[in-house]
Amino acid sequence: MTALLAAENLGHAYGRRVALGDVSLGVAPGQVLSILGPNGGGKTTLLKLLLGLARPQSGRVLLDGQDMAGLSAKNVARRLAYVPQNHRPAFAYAVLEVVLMGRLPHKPFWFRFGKADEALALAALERLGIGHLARRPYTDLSGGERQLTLIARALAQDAAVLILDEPASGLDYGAQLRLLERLRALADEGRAIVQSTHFPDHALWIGGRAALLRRGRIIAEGPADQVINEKNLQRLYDCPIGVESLPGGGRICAPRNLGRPAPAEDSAPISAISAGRDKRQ
Ligand SMILES: Nc1ncnc2c1ncn2[C@@H]1O[C@H](COP(=O)(O)OP(=O)(O)OP(=O)(O)O)[C@@H](O)[C@H]1O
Repeated sequence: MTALLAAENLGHAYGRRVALGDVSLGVAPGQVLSILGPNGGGKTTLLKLLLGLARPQSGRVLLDGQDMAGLSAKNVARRLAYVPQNHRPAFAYAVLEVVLMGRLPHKPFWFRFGKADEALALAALERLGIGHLARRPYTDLSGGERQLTLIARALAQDAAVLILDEPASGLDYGAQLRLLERLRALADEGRAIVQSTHFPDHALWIGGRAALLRRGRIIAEGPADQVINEKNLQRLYDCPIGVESLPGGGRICAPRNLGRPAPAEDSAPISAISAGRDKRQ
């Protein structure tokens, strides 16, 4: 399948600090690409380049086959929507107004939002199950409601590619699962979705592809259920993580050490330390 958004040999540095080196990947319509990696691995830098918010120092980003460097900001904004992490606006816009902002790239300089725009924005909110929030101030919403509002804004923008920076961060467990389901449904409608995430499970559950980014380099890229394995997770996060198959299908990550009794030599000093502390008190 042809990639709608692709990175070709991207490289980027901040001064002398190389944040990204020779990164190539792509996402096709109907696909989800999850970018995983440790803190400082280069995920945000990669998203910034994919969004055209920073120019790559080497390589290029292709949007529907065209070099993004040659496209106007408005042209990019019509096709590519961004859902940032922990978005906190300065003004208490109504939720509907925040979603309407997604229509801006489709408007001329002297625009006024019309009934059709409002209908589109309301439909996007309904689609995400938060139509009842339309008149509420955005600043009053919970983290999960804000995240859904921004996804609704991306839908109103009618962009073919959605880029989300850690969309599940700060959401409760149920909200995380519902968010993943909604993203999967949006991909199934033909959108290309790129998400960065700190949860390998999320990449497994949403399916599609995964790119593992460590020290600015892709160490593995491919179908999520193939590249998210014990060996790659150990290399990525520097700790032992198993990947177990579930009886009903699907896979789940499980830390190898947590929840297991500590070896005898480790447990002895803890009681000795607390005993010693008791004596000192
Ligand atoms: N504006 C900047 N100036 C200098 N160095 C930067 C800047 N932004 C990022 N870096 C460095 O580039 C590297 C990659 O950072 P980046 O933010 O892309 O990683 P990340 O994978 O998104 O990390 P996290 O998971 O912690 O958000 C890190 O070493 C970071 O310190």
